[in-house]
Amino acid sequence: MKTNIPTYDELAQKVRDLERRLARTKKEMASEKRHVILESIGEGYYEMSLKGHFKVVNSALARMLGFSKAQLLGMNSAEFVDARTARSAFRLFHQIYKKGSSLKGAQWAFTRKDGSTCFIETSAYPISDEQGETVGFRGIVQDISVSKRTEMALKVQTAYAEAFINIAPEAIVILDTEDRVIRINHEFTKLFGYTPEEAVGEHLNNLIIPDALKDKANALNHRLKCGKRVETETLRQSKGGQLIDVSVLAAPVRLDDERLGIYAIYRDITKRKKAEKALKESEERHRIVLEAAPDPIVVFDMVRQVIYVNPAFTRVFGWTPSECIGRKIDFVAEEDQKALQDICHIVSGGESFSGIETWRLTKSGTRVDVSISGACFFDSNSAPIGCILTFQDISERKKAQEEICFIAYHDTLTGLKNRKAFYMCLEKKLNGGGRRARDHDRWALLFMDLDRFKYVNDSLGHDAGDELLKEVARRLRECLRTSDHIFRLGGDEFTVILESLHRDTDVTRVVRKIRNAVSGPLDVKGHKLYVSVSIGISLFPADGTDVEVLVKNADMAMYSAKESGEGYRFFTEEMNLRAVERMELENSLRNAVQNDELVVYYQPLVDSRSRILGMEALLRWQHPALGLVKPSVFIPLAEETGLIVPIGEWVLQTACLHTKKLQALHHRSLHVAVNLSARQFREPDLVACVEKALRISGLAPECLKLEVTESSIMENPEEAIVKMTALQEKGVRFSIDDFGTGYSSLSYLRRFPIDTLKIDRSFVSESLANQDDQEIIRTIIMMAKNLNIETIAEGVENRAQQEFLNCQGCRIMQGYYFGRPMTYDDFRDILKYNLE
Ligand SMILES: Nc1nc2c(ncn2[C@@H]2O[C@@H]3COP(=O)(O)O[C@H]4[C@@H](O)[C@H](n5cnc6c(=O)[nH]c(N)nc65)O[C@@H]4COP(=O)(O)O[C@H]3[C@H]2O)c(=O)[nH]1
Repeated sequence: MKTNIPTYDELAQKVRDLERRLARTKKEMASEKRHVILESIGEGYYEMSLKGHFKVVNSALARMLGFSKAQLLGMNSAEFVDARTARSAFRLFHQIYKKGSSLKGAQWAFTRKDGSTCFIETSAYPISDEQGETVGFRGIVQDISVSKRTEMALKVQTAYAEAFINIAPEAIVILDTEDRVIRINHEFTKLFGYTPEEAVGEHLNNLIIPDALKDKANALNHRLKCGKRVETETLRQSKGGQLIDVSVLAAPVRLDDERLGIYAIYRDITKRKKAEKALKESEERHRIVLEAAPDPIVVFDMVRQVIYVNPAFTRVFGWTPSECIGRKIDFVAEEDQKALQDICHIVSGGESFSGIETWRLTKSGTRVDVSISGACFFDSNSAPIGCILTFQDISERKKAQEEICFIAYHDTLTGLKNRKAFYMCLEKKLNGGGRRARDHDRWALLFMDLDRFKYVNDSLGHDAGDELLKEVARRLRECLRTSDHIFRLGGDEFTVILESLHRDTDVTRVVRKIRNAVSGPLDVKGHKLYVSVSIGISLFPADGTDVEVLVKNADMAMYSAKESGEGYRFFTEEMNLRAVERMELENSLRNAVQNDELVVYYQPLVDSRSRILGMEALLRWQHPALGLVKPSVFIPLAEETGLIVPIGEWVLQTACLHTKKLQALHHRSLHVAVNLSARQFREPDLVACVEKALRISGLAPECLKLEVTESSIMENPEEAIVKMTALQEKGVRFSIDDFGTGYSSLSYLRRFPIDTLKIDRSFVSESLANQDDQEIIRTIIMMAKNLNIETIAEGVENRAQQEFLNCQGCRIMQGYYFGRPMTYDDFRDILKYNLE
């Protein structure tokens, strides 16, 4: 029978089963526990076969390498590293296998599943089986990627810093907390002379800080220690003791967590400092020059803002530097903006200029005439950055110029514009206004000449003449509009330009106004004078469109007005024709002397018994076409043109030769009277000319009588006295022609060496009919007697006149009654029959 009680064997079996189950449960529990532990640690864990295949891995390792745990199991560790690392790792694991040793802190770079690099640090221990045989490896893996990268970055940084220090062009020093040198670079050695061996460990104060600057350097270091940056320029000292200008840039530098050192960069600025010093000195020199300059100087930038003004600028223009620096000065007048633009244009082109004459305003608004010169200054790229202008005050010069200009264009006596201004004004009107202006303009040119002004001058003297001219000028100014122009051309010649006329009758109205104004009684030096004026008028454009024609025509019209006595005349074509005739006559007169067309006629001078005492030489012109031309026609022309001088000389010589010849022929003491024109009388060699005629002819000077008019000797009385006296001393005698027609009185004749007075023909011809003329003749003869002067009556045409003159005591006569002017031959013949 089977009993329920197990057998021993059964029990033993059960126990063994139990033990087996217990052992299995223990194993499973241990495995579970290990799993929990491996999963809970942060580091990676692996177990791998001898060939490197992962057998056990935890999640941390799987995460590290980017795989799942399942993927990782069975993978070979060599798959995660490059071939070179794999070989070195193999050698290490082989050692562990062989020697049973372990590995700690091995660092490798693993490639993750995503291709990125993961730095790991691992340990490795052998796994032995129950027999003690090494069957694999196990170990802990740490991800050191972060620290590895930081370490690498630090290495790079350090390498960079080192490289920078070495290649930096500036001297660099690094100091520890106590300001001792930790590191210097090559440039530091070059600049200060200390090698790293000499410098490292030394206090910087003992190396490069000059004694005098030690306190300052300590203060700087203190600032640095407080974490501040320092940037300055100072002096440092080389090993050889030489002071060096340096710029210092220093900053605190962290040596470790607690300690602050100093990092300092020194740049050698000796050259720059020298250049700056030189520049400063040069600027100082220039400043002194500018400050001392007598002319105002202003410096502008390119937007015309003032950078600098010198004291002369302030003195002349009134603006102080503080009032204008950094601003634009408002000293260019509105009217002068154009000149300013010109200057700006030149300056913006970077050019210089000089002597632009213009004007500027002072602070108080006064105008200053200036001559501006300027030049630009440039930046290092040659671009203009400003300009310097000097202003020469030319007010004085301008004033002087204006005065000179005024004098040059004005008549000093009357203050009117002069001849030069007259022609300029005409030129401007005719050529300066442009064609359109000319086409629409109508104006008149008036030529004016005072009638008988010469007599005022001759009789009352030049001062009176000047007074008269001044008064006439004043009256002209008063009666004309300011838009009209008045000129004095010289002497008693005035011109007027009447502007913008509408009708010719306007001119007549103005001309009458002028004549009325001028002809009113004038008080000159106590004399009441009545002056009239002759006016010639030419009209633009009717009578001419150029200066020459308009002037000529107005002049002609004036002569015509004077001749006619009408007071004023407009230019006519007929006047022109007469002028042409006159010109032709003048041309032929020029040839008359060479062509032997001039002939001297002689008119006898007789005594009370009609005996010929002498003759007057009277010139005739035997014109080939016009016949015998009378002196009244051509003598004034000869006077005007100056031809009278050579002609007169010829007459004088001919008359002297003829007289000498007649004397010889008839053995009579004849004398000859020769007319001297005013123009001849003015000639400086008159005396020599007369002497020459006497010498050539051999005529005794006493036989020559020169006939002069009152007006010609009164032109310049002092000179006349000298000339007449010189000739009188030689024996030559003088006679006053046409006496009584001028203003003069006998009293003034006392001053001149005069022998004879010729009573003018006009008195003689009226002597019988006119009581006044009789009275004049009587007076002249009586006064002449008192002065011991001889009288000659001319123009005696009949016996009654002869008797009247004889009765009055005039012993010498001339006239048709005794003989007309005749040729030399005729005169020679009548002498034969005339008793001495
Ligand atoms: N009606 C009239 N006339 C008489 C009578 N007797 C003389 N005459 C004129 O009176 C003029 C006298 O000359 P004059 O007064 O010196 O005036 C001269 C003189 O001033 C100037 N003249 C003439 N020849 C010369 C000359 O050679 N040189 C210069 N500078 N002037 C001269 O020309 C003037 C005119 O000369 P003529 O025509 O020759 O005129 C002459 C003469 O012909 C008379 O009874 N009745």
